[in-house]
Amino acid sequence: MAIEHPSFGKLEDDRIIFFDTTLRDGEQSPGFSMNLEEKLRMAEALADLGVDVIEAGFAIASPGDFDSVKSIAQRFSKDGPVVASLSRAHQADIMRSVEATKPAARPRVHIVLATSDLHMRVKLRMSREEVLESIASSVGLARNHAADVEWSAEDGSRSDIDFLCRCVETAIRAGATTINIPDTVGYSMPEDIAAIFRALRERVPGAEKVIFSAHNHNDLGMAVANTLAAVRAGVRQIESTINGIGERAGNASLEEVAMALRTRRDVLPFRSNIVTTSLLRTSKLLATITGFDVQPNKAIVGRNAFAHESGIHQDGVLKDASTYEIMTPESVGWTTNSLVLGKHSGRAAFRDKLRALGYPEIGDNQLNDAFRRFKDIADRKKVVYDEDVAALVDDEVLRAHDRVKLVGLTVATGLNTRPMATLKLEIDGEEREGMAVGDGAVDATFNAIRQVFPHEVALKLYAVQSITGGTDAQARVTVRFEEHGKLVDGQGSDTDTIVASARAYVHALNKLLVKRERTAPAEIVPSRQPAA
Ligand SMILES: CC(=O)SCCNC(=O)CCNC(=O)[C@H](O)C(C)(C)COP(=O)(O)OP(=O)(O)OC[C@H]1O[C@@H](n2cnc3c(N)ncnc32)[C@H](O)[C@@H]1OP(=O)(O)O
Ligand SMILES: CC(C)C(=O)C(=O)O
Repeated sequence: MAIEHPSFGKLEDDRIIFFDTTLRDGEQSPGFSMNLEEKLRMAEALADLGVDVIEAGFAIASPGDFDSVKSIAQRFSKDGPVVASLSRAHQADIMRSVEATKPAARPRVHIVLATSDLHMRVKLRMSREEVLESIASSVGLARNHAADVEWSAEDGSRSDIDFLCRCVETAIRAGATTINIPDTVGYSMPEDIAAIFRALRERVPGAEKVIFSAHNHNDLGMAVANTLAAVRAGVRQIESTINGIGERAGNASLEEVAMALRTRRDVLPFRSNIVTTSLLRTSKLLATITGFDVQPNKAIVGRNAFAHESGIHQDGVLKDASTYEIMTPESVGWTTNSLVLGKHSGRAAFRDKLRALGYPEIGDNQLNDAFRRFKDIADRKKVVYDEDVAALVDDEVLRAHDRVKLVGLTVATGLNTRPMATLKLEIDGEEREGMAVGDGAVDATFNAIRQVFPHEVALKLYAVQSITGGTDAQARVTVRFEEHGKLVDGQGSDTDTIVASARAYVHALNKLLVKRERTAPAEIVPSRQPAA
Protein backbone atom coordinates (compact mmCIF):
# COMPACT_ATOMS: atom_id res chain seq x y z
CA MET A 1 0.00 0.00 0.00
CA ALA A 2 1.38 3.44 -0.93
CA ILE A 3 2.24 5.93 1.85
CA GLU A 4 2.08 9.73 1.59
CA HIS A 5 5.35 11.11 2.97
CA PRO A 6 6.11 14.83 3.58
CA SER A 7 9.50 14.64 1.84
CA PHE A 8 8.93 11.97 -0.79
CA GLY A 9 5.26 12.30 -1.66
CA LYS A 10 3.58 9.07 -2.62
CA LEU A 11 5.83 6.13 -1.80
CA GLU A 12 4.98 2.83 -3.42
CA ASP A 13 5.26 -0.22 -1.23
CA ASP A 14 8.30 -1.62 -3.07
CA ARG A 15 10.39 1.54 -2.70
CA ILE A 16 13.34 1.39 -0.29
CA ILE A 17 14.60 4.69 1.13
CA PHE A 18 18.35 4.74 1.71
CA PHE A 19 19.20 6.83 4.78
CA ASP A 20 22.96 7.33 4.90
CA THR A 21 24.54 8.07 8.25
CA THR A 22 28.21 7.97 7.22
CA LEU A 23 28.58 11.61 8.29
CA ARG A 24 26.95 11.07 11.70
CA ASP A 25 27.15 7.48 13.03
CA GLY A 26 30.01 6.74 10.64
CA GLU A 27 31.95 9.68 11.97
CA GLN A 28 31.51 8.23 15.48
CA SER A 29 34.14 5.60 14.54
CA PRO A 30 37.30 6.48 16.47
CA GLY A 31 39.70 8.33 14.19
CA PHE A 32 37.15 8.97 11.43
CA SER A 33 36.39 12.66 12.08
CA MET A 34 35.97 14.72 8.93
CA ASN A 35 36.32 18.44 8.46
CA LEU A 36 33.73 20.64 6.77
CA GLU A 37 35.25 20.44 3.31
CA GLU A 38 35.57 16.66 3.54
CA LYS A 39 31.97 16.31 4.70
CA LEU A 40 30.78 18.44 1.81
CA ARG A 41 32.70 16.32 -0.69
CA MET A 42 31.29 13.18 0.87
CA ALA A 43 27.75 14.61 0.85
CA GLU A 44 28.06 15.39 -2.86
CA ALA A 45 29.24 11.85 -3.52
CA LEU A 46 26.36 10.42 -1.50
CA ALA A 47 23.90 12.52 -3.49
CA ASP A 48 25.47 11.26 -6.74
CA LEU A 49 25.16 7.74 -5.39
CA GLY A 50 21.42 8.29 -5.07
CA VAL A 51 20.91 8.14 -1.30
CA ASP A 52 17.56 9.58 -0.27
CA VAL A 53 18.50 10.97 3.15
CA ILE A 54 21.88 12.24 4.36
CA GLU A 55 22.24 12.41 8.12
CA ALA A 56 24.72 15.27 8.06
CA GLY A 57 25.57 15.33 11.76
CA PHE A 58 24.44 16.00 15.32
CA ALA A 59 23.95 19.76 15.23
CA ILE A 60 24.29 20.40 18.97
CA ALA A 61 27.42 18.28 19.33
CA SER A 62 29.80 21.12 18.40
CA PRO A 63 29.92 24.37 16.44
CA GLY A 64 31.79 22.42 13.73
CA ASP A 65 29.03 19.84 13.50
CA PHE A 66 26.42 22.58 13.32
CA ASP A 67 28.31 24.29 10.49
CA SER A 68 28.67 21.01 8.59
CA VAL A 69 24.97 20.22 8.82
CA LYS A 70 24.10 23.76 7.77
CA SER A 71 26.54 23.80 4.85
CA ILE A 72 25.25 20.48 3.58
CA ALA A 73 21.67 21.73 3.98
CA GLN A 74 22.59 24.84 1.96
CA ARG A 75 24.21 22.69 -0.70
CA PHE A 76 20.89 20.88 -1.17
CA SER A 77 18.66 23.90 -0.90
CA LYS A 78 17.08 23.24 -4.30
CA ASP A 79 16.96 19.55 -4.92
CA GLY A 80 18.84 16.47 -3.86
CA PRO A 81 18.56 14.36 -0.75
CA VAL A 82 16.72 15.09 2.47
CA VAL A 83 19.20 16.51 5.02
CA ALA A 84 18.79 15.30 8.61
CA SER A 85 20.35 16.24 11.92
CA LEU A 86 20.24 14.11 15.06
CA SER A 87 18.96 15.47 18.37
CA ARG A 88 18.41 14.14 21.85
CA ALA A 89 14.92 14.58 23.28
CA HIS A 90 15.85 18.07 24.47
CA GLN A 91 14.49 21.37 23.32
CA ALA A 92 17.97 22.83 22.75
CA ASP A 93 19.07 19.87 20.63
CA ILE A 94 15.93 19.97 18.53
CA MET A 95 16.13 23.70 17.91
CA ARG A 96 19.80 23.37 16.83
CA SER A 97 18.78 20.67 14.37
CA VAL A 98 15.86 22.77 13.10
CA GLU A 99 18.15 25.75 12.56
CA ALA A 100 20.96 23.76 10.92
CA THR A 101 18.73 21.83 8.51
CA LYS A 102 16.43 24.72 7.63
CA PRO A 103 18.29 25.77 4.40
CA ALA A 104 17.68 22.33 2.88
CA ALA A 105 14.89 21.92 0.36
CA ARG A 106 13.81 18.92 2.40
CA PRO A 107 14.98 19.15 6.03
CA ARG A 108 14.49 16.38 8.59
CA VAL A 109 14.75 16.51 12.36
CA HIS A 110 15.79 13.21 13.86
CA ILE A 111 15.10 12.63 17.57
CA VAL A 112 16.48 9.72 19.57
CA LEU A 113 15.48 8.49 23.01
CA ALA A 114 16.32 5.16 24.59
CA THR A 115 13.44 2.80 25.40
CA SER A 116 15.11 -0.28 26.91
CA ASP A 117 14.72 -0.74 30.67
CA LEU A 118 18.49 -0.80 31.04
CA HIS A 119 19.08 2.51 29.24
CA MET A 120 16.11 4.24 30.85
CA ARG A 121 17.09 3.20 34.38
CA VAL A 122 20.88 3.50 34.22
CA LYS A 123 21.61 6.12 31.61
CA LEU A 124 18.58 8.39 31.37
CA ARG A 125 17.38 7.79 34.94
CA MET A 126 13.82 8.19 33.65
CA SER A 127 10.69 6.14 34.31
CA ARG A 128 8.65 4.68 31.49
CA GLU A 129 6.03 7.40 31.95
CA GLU A 130 8.69 10.12 31.78
CA VAL A 131 10.04 8.64 28.57
CA LEU A 132 6.55 8.57 27.02
CA GLU A 133 6.04 12.20 27.99
CA SER A 134 9.41 13.16 26.58
CA ILE A 135 8.62 11.45 23.29
CA ALA A 136 5.34 13.31 22.99
CA SER A 137 6.81 16.71 23.79
CA SER A 138 10.02 16.39 21.77
CA VAL A 139 8.38 15.04 18.63
CA GLY A 140 5.58 17.60 18.99
CA LEU A 141 8.16 20.41 19.24
CA ALA A 142 10.00 19.17 16.18
CA ARG A 143 6.79 18.89 14.20
CA ASN A 144 6.02 22.54 14.94
CA HIS A 145 9.17 23.37 12.95
CA ALA A 146 9.59 20.57 10.41
CA ALA A 147 7.24 18.45 8.37
CA ASP A 148 9.64 15.52 8.24
CA VAL A 149 10.41 14.14 11.70
CA GLU A 150 12.08 10.83 12.45
CA TRP A 151 11.88 9.28 15.88
CA SER A 152 14.33 6.59 17.00
CA ALA A 153 13.99 4.21 19.93
CA GLU A 154 17.60 3.83 21.03
CA ASP A 155 18.31 0.23 22.10
CA GLY A 156 14.85 -0.49 20.66
CA SER A 157 15.69 -4.11 19.88
CA ARG A 158 16.35 -4.80 23.59
CA SER A 159 13.20 -2.98 24.72
CA ASP A 160 10.09 -4.57 26.17
CA ILE A 161 7.87 -5.00 23.10
CA ASP A 162 4.66 -3.85 24.82
CA PHE A 163 6.38 -0.68 26.02
CA LEU A 164 8.00 -0.18 22.63
CA CYS A 165 4.54 -0.32 21.02
CA ARG A 166 3.38 2.44 23.39
CA CYS A 167 6.43 4.56 22.57
CA VAL A 168 5.94 4.18 18.83
CA GLU A 169 2.24 4.98 19.14
CA THR A 170 3.12 8.12 21.13
CA ALA A 171 5.67 9.21 18.51
CA ILE A 172 3.20 8.69 15.68
CA ARG A 173 0.48 10.59 17.52
CA ALA A 174 2.92 13.47 18.11
CA GLY A 175 3.62 13.65 14.36
CA ALA A 176 6.65 11.45 13.60
CA THR A 177 6.67 10.43 9.95
CA THR A 178 9.47 7.85 10.18
CA ILE A 179 9.88 5.38 13.05
CA ASN A 180 13.35 3.95 13.43
CA ILE A 181 14.04 0.94 15.66
CA PRO A 182 17.82 0.58 16.06
CA ASP A 183 19.66 -2.52 17.10
CA THR A 184 21.97 -0.10 18.89
CA VAL A 185 24.36 -2.69 20.31
CA GLY A 186 24.20 -5.22 17.47
CA TYR A 187 22.70 -7.90 19.71
CA SER A 188 19.79 -9.15 17.61
CA MET A 189 19.36 -12.05 15.24
CA PRO A 190 17.48 -11.57 11.96
CA GLU A 191 14.38 -13.35 13.30
CA ASP A 192 14.34 -11.05 16.38
CA ILE A 193 14.42 -7.97 14.15
CA ALA A 194 11.68 -9.31 11.89
CA ALA A 195 9.49 -10.15 14.90
CA ILE A 196 9.84 -6.62 16.34
CA PHE A 197 8.80 -4.90 13.11
CA ARG A 198 5.94 -7.32 12.48
CA ALA A 199 4.64 -6.70 16.02
CA LEU A 200 4.86 -2.91 15.67
CA ARG A 201 3.15 -2.90 12.29
CA GLU A 202 0.37 -5.18 13.51
CA ARG A 203 -0.22 -3.69 16.94
CA VAL A 204 0.43 0.07 16.81
CA PRO A 205 -2.48 2.26 15.73
CA GLY A 206 -1.43 4.51 12.84
CA ALA A 207 1.52 2.26 11.89
CA GLU A 208 0.25 2.09 8.32
CA LYS A 209 0.78 5.87 7.91
CA VAL A 210 4.50 5.96 8.72
CA ILE A 211 7.69 4.59 7.27
CA PHE A 212 9.46 2.07 9.47
CA SER A 213 13.23 2.19 9.50
CA ALA A 214 16.03 -0.18 10.56
CA HIS A 215 19.41 0.89 11.93
CA ASN A 216 21.61 -2.09 12.73
CA HIS A 217 25.03 -2.30 14.29
CA ASN A 218 27.54 -4.95 13.43
CA ASP A 219 28.82 -6.16 16.80
CA LEU A 220 28.03 -9.78 15.88
CA GLY A 221 28.53 -9.26 12.15
CA MET A 222 24.74 -9.34 11.63
CA ALA A 223 24.04 -5.76 10.56
CA VAL A 224 23.36 -6.47 6.90
CA ALA A 225 21.43 -9.70 7.56
CA ASN A 226 19.32 -7.89 10.16
CA THR A 227 18.66 -5.03 7.76
CA LEU A 228 17.45 -7.40 5.05
CA ALA A 229 15.29 -9.26 7.57
CA ALA A 230 13.77 -5.90 8.53
CA VAL A 231 13.00 -5.12 4.91
CA ARG A 232 11.23 -8.45 4.55
CA ALA A 233 9.21 -7.58 7.67
CA GLY A 234 7.91 -4.34 6.15
CA VAL A 235 10.66 -1.78 6.81
CA ARG A 236 11.08 0.68 3.94
CA GLN A 237 13.92 2.90 5.19
CA ILE A 238 17.33 1.44 5.85
CA GLU A 239 20.05 3.26 7.70
CA SER A 240 23.55 2.36 6.64
CA THR A 241 27.00 3.78 6.03
CA ILE A 242 29.60 3.60 3.30
CA ASN A 243 32.13 0.84 4.03
CA GLY A 244 30.01 -0.06 7.08
CA ILE A 245 31.80 2.46 9.29
CA GLY A 246 30.21 3.53 12.55
CA GLU A 247 30.25 3.24 16.32
CA ARG A 248 32.32 0.20 17.51
CA ALA A 249 32.04 -2.57 14.86
CA GLY A 250 30.11 -0.23 12.59
CA ASN A 251 26.76 -0.10 10.87
CA ALA A 252 25.19 -2.06 8.05
CA SER A 253 27.31 -1.40 5.00
CA LEU A 254 25.38 0.51 2.35
CA GLU A 255 27.11 -1.18 -0.56
CA GLU A 256 26.33 -4.65 0.79
CA VAL A 257 22.66 -3.89 1.42
CA ALA A 258 22.27 -2.23 -1.98
CA MET A 259 23.86 -5.14 -3.82
CA ALA A 260 21.94 -7.75 -1.81
CA LEU A 261 18.72 -6.02 -2.85
CA ARG A 262 19.83 -5.92 -6.46
CA THR A 263 21.33 -9.40 -6.64
CA ARG A 264 18.58 -11.21 -4.71
CA ARG A 265 15.59 -9.52 -6.30
CA ASP A 266 14.00 -12.97 -6.41
CA VAL A 267 13.44 -12.85 -2.64
CA LEU A 268 13.76 -9.09 -2.12
CA PRO A 269 11.59 -7.53 -4.82
CA PHE A 270 12.32 -3.86 -4.06
CA ARG A 271 13.49 -0.71 -5.83
CA SER A 272 15.89 1.97 -4.69
CA ASN A 273 17.57 5.03 -6.19
CA ILE A 274 21.09 3.76 -5.56
CA VAL A 275 23.36 4.05 -8.61
CA THR A 276 25.30 0.88 -7.91
CA THR A 277 28.05 1.68 -10.44
CA SER A 278 29.09 4.55 -8.13
CA LEU A 279 29.55 2.31 -5.07
CA LEU A 280 33.27 1.70 -5.51
CA ARG A 281 34.04 5.35 -6.24
CA THR A 282 32.17 6.47 -3.11
CA SER A 283 33.88 3.83 -0.98
CA LYS A 284 37.29 4.92 -2.23
CA LEU A 285 36.52 8.58 -1.60
CA LEU A 286 35.64 7.81 2.02
CA ALA A 287 38.81 5.76 2.42
CA THR A 288 40.87 8.63 1.02
CA ILE A 289 39.19 11.18 3.26
CA THR A 290 39.45 9.15 6.46
CA GLY A 291 42.76 7.46 5.70
CA PHE A 292 41.24 4.03 6.46
CA ASP A 293 41.20 1.50 3.62
CA VAL A 294 38.64 -1.29 3.66
CA GLN A 295 39.99 -4.77 4.27
CA PRO A 296 40.87 -6.63 1.02
CA ASN A 297 38.10 -9.21 1.52
CA LYS A 298 35.36 -6.61 2.12
CA ALA A 299 32.31 -7.52 0.03
CA ILE A 300 31.68 -5.38 -3.08
CA VAL A 301 34.43 -2.79 -2.58
CA GLY A 302 37.39 -4.76 -1.18
CA ARG A 303 40.40 -5.29 -3.43
CA ASN A 304 39.70 -9.03 -3.52
CA ALA A 305 35.92 -8.83 -4.02
CA PHE A 306 36.33 -9.77 -7.69
CA ALA A 307 39.80 -11.31 -7.60
CA HIS A 308 40.37 -15.02 -8.16
CA GLU A 309 43.61 -16.75 -7.21
CA SER A 310 42.93 -20.46 -7.28
CA GLY A 311 43.34 -22.41 -10.50
CA ILE A 312 39.95 -24.14 -10.44
CA HIS A 313 38.13 -20.84 -9.90
CA GLN A 314 40.24 -19.03 -12.51
CA ASP A 315 39.55 -21.75 -15.05
CA GLY A 316 35.81 -21.45 -14.30
CA VAL A 317 35.85 -17.66 -14.53
CA LEU A 318 37.71 -17.78 -17.85
CA LYS A 319 35.05 -20.13 -19.20
CA ASP A 320 32.14 -18.14 -17.74
CA ALA A 321 32.50 -15.55 -14.96
CA SER A 322 29.11 -16.45 -13.51
CA THR A 323 30.64 -19.70 -12.23
CA TYR A 324 32.22 -17.74 -9.39
CA GLU A 325 30.74 -14.23 -9.56
CA ILE A 326 27.19 -13.49 -8.44
CA MET A 327 27.33 -9.92 -9.75
CA THR A 328 29.49 -8.29 -12.38
CA PRO A 329 32.41 -6.16 -11.23
CA GLU A 330 31.20 -3.43 -13.58
CA SER A 331 27.84 -3.25 -11.79
CA VAL A 332 29.54 -1.81 -8.68
CA GLY A 333 32.18 0.29 -10.42
CA TRP A 334 35.15 -2.02 -10.99
CA THR A 335 36.41 -2.02 -14.56
CA THR A 336 37.00 -5.76 -14.55
CA ASN A 337 37.59 -8.76 -12.35
CA SER A 338 41.15 -9.91 -11.82
CA LEU A 339 42.82 -13.24 -12.00
CA VAL A 340 45.63 -12.99 -9.51
CA LEU A 341 48.52 -15.32 -10.20
CA GLY A 342 49.77 -17.15 -7.15
CA LYS A 343 50.74 -20.58 -5.99
CA HIS A 344 47.14 -21.80 -6.27
CA SER A 345 46.82 -20.80 -9.92
CA GLY A 346 46.58 -23.22 -12.83
CA ARG A 347 47.68 -23.31 -16.46
CA ALA A 348 44.46 -21.74 -17.77
CA ALA A 349 45.04 -18.51 -15.83
CA PHE A 350 48.76 -18.55 -16.60
CA ARG A 351 48.10 -18.84 -20.33
CA ASP A 352 45.48 -16.08 -20.04
CA LYS A 353 48.01 -13.83 -18.31
CA LEU A 354 50.54 -14.41 -21.10
CA ARG A 355 47.91 -13.40 -23.64
CA ALA A 356 47.07 -10.29 -21.61
CA LEU A 357 50.76 -9.39 -21.48
CA GLY A 358 50.91 -9.62 -25.27
CA TYR A 359 52.95 -12.81 -25.66
CA PRO A 360 52.33 -14.86 -28.80
CA GLU A 361 50.62 -18.23 -28.34
CA ILE A 362 53.12 -20.80 -27.11
CA GLY A 363 53.04 -24.57 -27.36
CA ASP A 364 52.15 -26.86 -24.49
CA ASN A 365 55.76 -27.86 -23.82
CA GLN A 366 56.92 -24.28 -23.54
CA LEU A 367 53.91 -23.40 -21.46
CA ASN A 368 54.64 -26.29 -19.12
CA ASP A 369 58.29 -25.20 -18.72
CA ALA A 370 57.31 -21.63 -17.95
CA PHE A 371 54.47 -22.78 -15.70
CA ARG A 372 56.80 -25.02 -13.68
CA ARG A 373 59.11 -22.09 -13.08
CA PHE A 374 56.19 -19.83 -12.27
CA LYS A 375 55.00 -22.28 -9.57
CA ASP A 376 58.50 -22.32 -8.17
CA ILE A 377 58.51 -18.52 -7.91
CA ALA A 378 54.96 -18.45 -6.54
CA ASP A 379 56.01 -20.80 -3.77
CA ARG A 380 58.70 -18.36 -2.74
CA LYS A 381 56.95 -15.02 -3.32
CA LYS A 382 53.79 -13.65 -1.67
CA VAL A 383 52.74 -11.82 -4.80
CA VAL A 384 53.68 -12.71 -8.37
CA TYR A 385 53.51 -9.50 -10.37
CA ASP A 386 53.06 -9.16 -14.12
CA GLU A 387 56.71 -8.12 -14.30
CA ASP A 388 57.71 -11.40 -12.65
CA VAL A 389 55.75 -13.38 -15.21
CA ALA A 390 57.17 -11.37 -18.08
CA ALA A 391 60.70 -11.88 -16.77
CA LEU A 392 60.40 -15.63 -16.40
CA VAL A 393 58.73 -16.05 -19.77
CA ASP A 394 61.37 -13.95 -21.47
CA ASP A 395 63.95 -16.00 -19.64
CA GLU A 396 62.54 -19.43 -20.26
CA VAL A 397 60.07 -19.67 -23.09
CA LEU A 398 61.61 -17.35 -25.61
CA ARG A 399 64.98 -19.10 -25.17
CA ALA A 400 63.68 -22.55 -25.87
CA HIS A 401 66.07 -22.86 -28.81
CA ASP A 402 69.18 -21.88 -26.88
CA ARG A 403 72.07 -24.26 -27.38
CA VAL A 404 73.35 -23.80 -23.85
CA LYS A 405 70.91 -24.15 -20.96
CA LEU A 406 71.39 -23.78 -17.24
CA VAL A 407 70.23 -27.00 -15.62
CA GLY A 408 71.61 -26.89 -12.08
CA LEU A 409 73.57 -24.60 -9.78
CA THR A 410 74.75 -24.93 -6.18
CA VAL A 411 76.92 -22.30 -4.57
CA ALA A 412 78.64 -22.68 -1.23
CA THR A 413 79.73 -19.43 0.32
CA GLY A 414 80.13 -17.76 3.70
CA LEU A 415 82.50 -15.94 6.01
CA ASN A 416 86.18 -16.93 5.65
CA THR A 417 85.48 -19.48 2.89
CA ARG A 418 86.30 -19.29 -0.79
CA PRO A 419 82.94 -19.42 -2.63
CA MET A 420 82.58 -22.54 -4.75
CA ALA A 421 80.02 -23.10 -7.51
CA THR A 422 78.93 -26.49 -8.81
CA LEU A 423 77.13 -26.10 -12.09
CA LYS A 424 75.34 -28.21 -14.67
CA LEU A 425 74.76 -27.04 -18.25
CA GLU A 426 72.93 -28.74 -21.09
CA ILE A 427 74.95 -28.12 -24.25
CA ASP A 428 73.34 -29.17 -27.51
CA GLY A 429 71.19 -31.63 -25.55
CA GLU A 430 74.03 -33.14 -23.52
CA GLU A 431 74.46 -32.44 -19.81
CA ARG A 432 77.89 -31.45 -18.52
CA GLU A 433 78.93 -30.62 -14.99
CA GLY A 434 81.79 -28.70 -13.45
CA MET A 435 82.88 -26.70 -10.47
CA ALA A 436 85.02 -23.62 -9.76
CA VAL A 437 85.97 -21.20 -7.01
CA GLY A 438 85.99 -17.43 -7.29
CA ASP A 439 86.24 -14.09 -5.54
CA GLY A 440 82.61 -14.16 -4.55
CA ALA A 441 79.59 -16.28 -5.39
CA VAL A 442 78.97 -14.64 -8.78
CA ASP A 443 82.63 -14.91 -9.83
CA ALA A 444 82.68 -18.59 -8.83
CA THR A 445 79.51 -19.18 -10.86
CA PHE A 446 80.89 -17.47 -13.97
CA ASN A 447 84.14 -19.41 -13.59
CA ALA A 448 82.15 -22.65 -13.39
CA ILE A 449 80.29 -21.75 -16.61
CA ARG A 450 83.62 -21.08 -18.32
CA GLN A 451 84.93 -24.37 -16.95
CA VAL A 452 81.99 -26.39 -18.33
CA PHE A 453 81.81 -24.46 -21.59
CA PRO A 454 85.27 -23.06 -22.22
CA HIS A 455 85.33 -19.75 -24.07
CA GLU A 456 87.19 -16.48 -23.93
CA VAL A 457 85.26 -13.29 -23.84
CA ALA A 458 85.57 -9.88 -22.20
CA LEU A 459 82.90 -9.23 -19.55
CA LYS A 460 82.15 -5.52 -19.91
CA LEU A 461 79.14 -5.09 -17.63
CA TYR A 462 77.47 -6.81 -14.73
CA ALA A 463 74.38 -5.05 -13.29
CA VAL A 464 71.67 -6.12 -10.86
CA GLN A 465 68.28 -4.52 -10.44
CA SER A 466 65.18 -5.48 -8.52
CA ILE A 467 62.10 -6.20 -10.67
CA THR A 468 59.58 -5.60 -7.88
CA GLY A 469 59.78 -4.54 -4.24
CA GLY A 470 60.48 -6.54 -1.07
CA THR A 471 63.17 -8.97 -0.03
CA ASP A 472 61.42 -11.71 -2.01
CA ALA A 473 61.60 -9.63 -5.22
CA GLN A 474 63.08 -11.10 -8.37
CA ALA A 475 66.48 -9.77 -9.34
CA ARG A 476 67.13 -8.97 -12.98
CA VAL A 477 70.79 -9.26 -13.91
CA THR A 478 72.35 -7.90 -17.07
CA VAL A 479 75.77 -8.99 -18.34
CA ARG A 480 77.53 -7.62 -21.40
CA PHE A 481 80.27 -9.36 -23.41
CA GLU A 482 82.53 -7.83 -25.97
CA GLU A 483 84.13 -9.84 -28.75
CA HIS A 484 85.96 -8.33 -31.72
CA GLY A 485 84.38 -4.94 -30.97
CA LYS A 486 80.86 -6.38 -30.95
CA LEU A 487 78.69 -6.29 -27.83
CA VAL A 488 76.07 -8.77 -26.67
CA ASP A 489 73.82 -8.37 -23.65
CA GLY A 490 72.21 -11.14 -21.66
CA GLN A 491 69.49 -10.92 -19.05
CA GLY A 492 68.39 -13.32 -16.37
CA SER A 493 65.96 -13.12 -13.52
CA ASP A 494 65.25 -15.08 -10.39
CA THR A 495 64.45 -14.47 -6.74
CA ASP A 496 68.05 -15.63 -6.15
CA THR A 497 70.56 -13.11 -7.47
CA ILE A 498 73.25 -15.76 -8.13
CA VAL A 499 70.84 -17.88 -10.19
CA ALA A 500 69.74 -14.73 -12.04
CA SER A 501 73.41 -13.96 -12.73
CA ALA A 502 74.02 -17.47 -14.13
CA ARG A 503 70.94 -17.18 -16.33
CA ALA A 504 72.11 -13.77 -17.61
CA TYR A 505 75.57 -15.09 -18.40
CA VAL A 506 74.21 -18.15 -20.21
CA HIS A 507 71.80 -15.93 -22.12
CA ALA A 508 74.62 -13.68 -23.30
CA LEU A 509 76.64 -16.75 -24.22
CA ASN A 510 73.84 -18.06 -26.43
CA LYS A 511 73.54 -14.72 -28.16
CA LEU A 512 77.27 -14.70 -28.70
CA LEU A 513 77.10 -18.16 -30.25
CA VAL A 514 74.39 -17.01 -32.64
CA LYS A 515 76.50 -14.00 -33.55
CA ARG A 516 79.57 -16.11 -34.13
CA GLU A 517 77.54 -18.57 -36.22
CA ARG A 518 76.44 -15.74 -38.47
CA THR A 519 79.96 -14.43 -38.92
CA ALA A 520 82.21 -17.54 -38.72
CA PRO A 521 80.37 -20.88 -38.65
CA ALA A 522 83.56 -22.77 -37.83
CA GLU A 523 83.83 -21.15 -34.44
CA ILE A 524 80.59 -22.32 -32.98
CA VAL A 525 82.13 -25.12 -30.93
CA PRO A 526 83.63 -24.39 -27.52
CA SER A 527 87.20 -23.14 -27.88
CA ARG A 528 88.54 -25.92 -25.58
CA GLN A 529 87.19 -29.23 -24.41
CA PRO A 530 85.89 -29.19 -20.84
CA ALA A 531 88.04 -30.72 -18.16
CA ALA A 532 87.11 -34.31 -17.35
C1 LIG B 1 23.17 5.55 19.78
C2 LIG B 1 23.81 6.76 19.29
O1 LIG B 1 24.65 6.68 18.48
S1 LIG B 1 23.25 8.21 19.94
C3 LIG B 1 24.34 9.39 19.31
C4 LIG B 1 25.64 9.35 20.00
N1 LIG B 1 26.47 10.43 19.51
C5 LIG B 1 27.05 11.29 20.31
O2 LIG B 1 26.91 11.25 21.51
C6 LIG B 1 27.95 12.27 19.64
C7 LIG B 1 27.65 13.72 20.03
N2 LIG B 1 27.56 13.90 21.46
C8 LIG B 1 28.07 14.97 22.10
O3 LIG B 1 28.72 15.82 21.52
C9 LIG B 1 27.76 15.13 23.53
O4 LIG B 1 27.53 13.87 24.14
C10 LIG B 1 26.50 16.01 23.71
C11 LIG B 1 26.81 17.44 23.24
C12 LIG B 1 25.31 15.49 22.94
C13 LIG B 1 26.10 16.06 25.17
O5 LIG B 1 27.22 16.40 25.92
P1 LIG B 1 27.07 16.61 27.51
O6 LIG B 1 26.00 17.59 27.77
O7 LIG B 1 28.41 16.94 28.03
O8 LIG B 1 26.53 15.23 28.11
P2 LIG B 1 27.22 13.82 28.12
O9 LIG B 1 27.58 13.44 26.75
O10 LIG B 1 28.33 13.78 29.13
O11 LIG B 1 26.05 12.90 28.68
C14 LIG B 1 24.88 12.72 27.95
C15 LIG B 1 23.69 13.28 28.68
O12 LIG B 1 22.57 13.21 27.77
C16 LIG B 1 21.55 12.39 28.32
N3 LIG B 1 20.94 11.72 27.23
C17 LIG B 1 21.44 10.66 26.54
N4 LIG B 1 20.62 10.37 25.55
C18 LIG B 1 19.61 11.23 25.60
C19 LIG B 1 18.48 11.41 24.81
N5 LIG B 1 18.27 10.66 23.75
N6 LIG B 1 17.61 12.39 25.14
C20 LIG B 1 17.84 13.16 26.22
N7 LIG B 1 18.93 13.04 26.99
C21 LIG B 1 19.79 12.08 26.68
C22 LIG B 1 22.29 11.47 29.27
O13 LIG B 1 21.41 10.91 30.21
C23 LIG B 1 23.29 12.44 29.87
O14 LIG B 1 22.56 13.26 30.77
P3 LIG B 1 23.15 13.65 32.24
O15 LIG B 1 24.36 14.47 31.95
O16 LIG B 1 22.05 14.39 32.82
O17 LIG B 1 23.46 12.37 32.90
C1 LIG C 1 20.73 7.48 16.98
C2 LIG C 1 20.41 6.05 16.78
C3 LIG C 1 19.66 5.85 15.53
C4 LIG C 1 21.64 5.22 16.77
O1 LIG C 1 22.63 5.59 16.18
C5 LIG C 1 21.61 3.91 17.41
O2 LIG C 1 20.74 3.63 18.18
O3 LIG C 1 22.55 3.11 17.14
